[in-house]
Amino acid sequence: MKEELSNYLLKNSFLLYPDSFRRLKEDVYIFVAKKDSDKKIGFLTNGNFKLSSPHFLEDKYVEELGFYLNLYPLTYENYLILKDNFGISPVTCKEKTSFGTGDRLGLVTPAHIKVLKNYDIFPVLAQQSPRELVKTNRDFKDVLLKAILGVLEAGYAGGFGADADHIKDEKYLMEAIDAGYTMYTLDLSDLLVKISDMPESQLKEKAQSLSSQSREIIDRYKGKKFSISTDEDFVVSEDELYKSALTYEKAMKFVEKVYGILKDRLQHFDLEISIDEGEKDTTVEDHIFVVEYLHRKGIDFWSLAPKFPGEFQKAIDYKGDIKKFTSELKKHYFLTKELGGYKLSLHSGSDKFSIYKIFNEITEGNFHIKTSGTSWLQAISLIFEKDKDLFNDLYKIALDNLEESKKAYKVLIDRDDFPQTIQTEDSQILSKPEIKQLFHISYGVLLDERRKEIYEVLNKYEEEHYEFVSKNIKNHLKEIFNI
Ligand SMILES: O=C(O)[C@@H](O)[C@@H](O)[C@H](O)C(=O)CO
Repeated sequence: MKEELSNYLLKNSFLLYPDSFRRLKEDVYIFVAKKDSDKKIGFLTNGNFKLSSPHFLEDKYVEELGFYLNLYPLTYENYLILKDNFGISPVTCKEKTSFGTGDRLGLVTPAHIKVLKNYDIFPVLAQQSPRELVKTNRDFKDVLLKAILGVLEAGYAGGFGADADHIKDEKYLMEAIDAGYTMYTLDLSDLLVKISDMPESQLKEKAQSLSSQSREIIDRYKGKKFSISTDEDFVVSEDELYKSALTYEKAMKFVEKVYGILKDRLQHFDLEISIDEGEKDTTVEDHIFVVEYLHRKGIDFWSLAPKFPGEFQKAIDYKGDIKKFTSELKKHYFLTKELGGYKLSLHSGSDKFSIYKIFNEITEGNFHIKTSGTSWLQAISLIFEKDKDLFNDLYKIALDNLEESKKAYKVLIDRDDFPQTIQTEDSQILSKPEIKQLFHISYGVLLDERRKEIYEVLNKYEEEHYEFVSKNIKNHLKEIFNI
């Protein structure tokens, strides 16, 4: 029947995505088809099931197929019908290993699935931060819809998550709840109290006003010795615990508030606490304080993203002392087992090839890794290959707007690192770290100025675009799992 459907659609100028065709229930089949770059979800039914208007190829009984045929746009309204009738929607994670693939352009979920479905991991396919939403001019609903469309196009019937990443305020929290996200990543970086410049006397004075719960945590853990193994241990410092309490107590109130809102509105959700974009590395005392504080308040969270030693700059490999990273990771992982109920999460997880294996080994596969920019960079690679004029244009725009783009991301690149024009005959040019970082952070201005042209190339060469993205995600997973 797939072949007959494909032929029939072709006659009507629609191209069927063959993997998408599947049976949802007795006499209801779903598929995805496109005309030019416009994708529709299609149904073959015996007339018993419909989505909302507007329809395309509406309610047509097709003799040669023996079914009614309908094609619809995937609007949010239609998604809700799919959700209610067939459970097509994101879910919370039950697996120990999970992997996030942000798709800034909303085009490549099928390419992500193609690789992720072969691993024993839970994929978080809809994942964007407000920072990304603003720069790409999208919203949480659009991100979810594009991920769902990708899920349908790939014919994927497994579970997947939707992560409202880097939530810092109630506005975006509410939008993500409304859209039906299943994972909420609270970014506490703006709420952390900066104490590094405070003199001792001021620290002491501030310590007087700590809450009784914070004091209890300090009393309970100060001087406590933890043995990671027979020859590795660490002792919790009272001074450091005070510093942790002073730094994090205010942010804990925000988590309490958000948790209350989530509990009120949702039955199930995965909550991630992200402290990785703060100014200092997360100490074991910080880790203990945050987790204990939240646990004592009855806040059940799913993952913690600490700031590990070294640099996790966007789009490039880990920079730093791998031995130190390993030793701190061991302590943090040990604490997750000791304090219980959550796993470690690695942010800026794109292209961190030199530490993936260690991360997987030490955490025994209990982890979440987030990637996003790395898939956007594949779009740039494709444009580099297919349309040098557009690429040169994008390079110039990115350079002209570098200072503005740098405001949102911590990267170590300067205008002086770049030539005025780029050597497009050098096929290795895009693997240069500074070029990767430049494009990684410039997506906002590039979409503002050349959205139409960018999408045109990506739609025209969709298959190759998917190939680039799959290969890149496969390289990540191969390194993590060694298979
Ligand atoms: O760019 C963003 O805002 C996000 O994609 C990232 O910060 C995300 O949390 C991440 O770490 C992806 O690598």
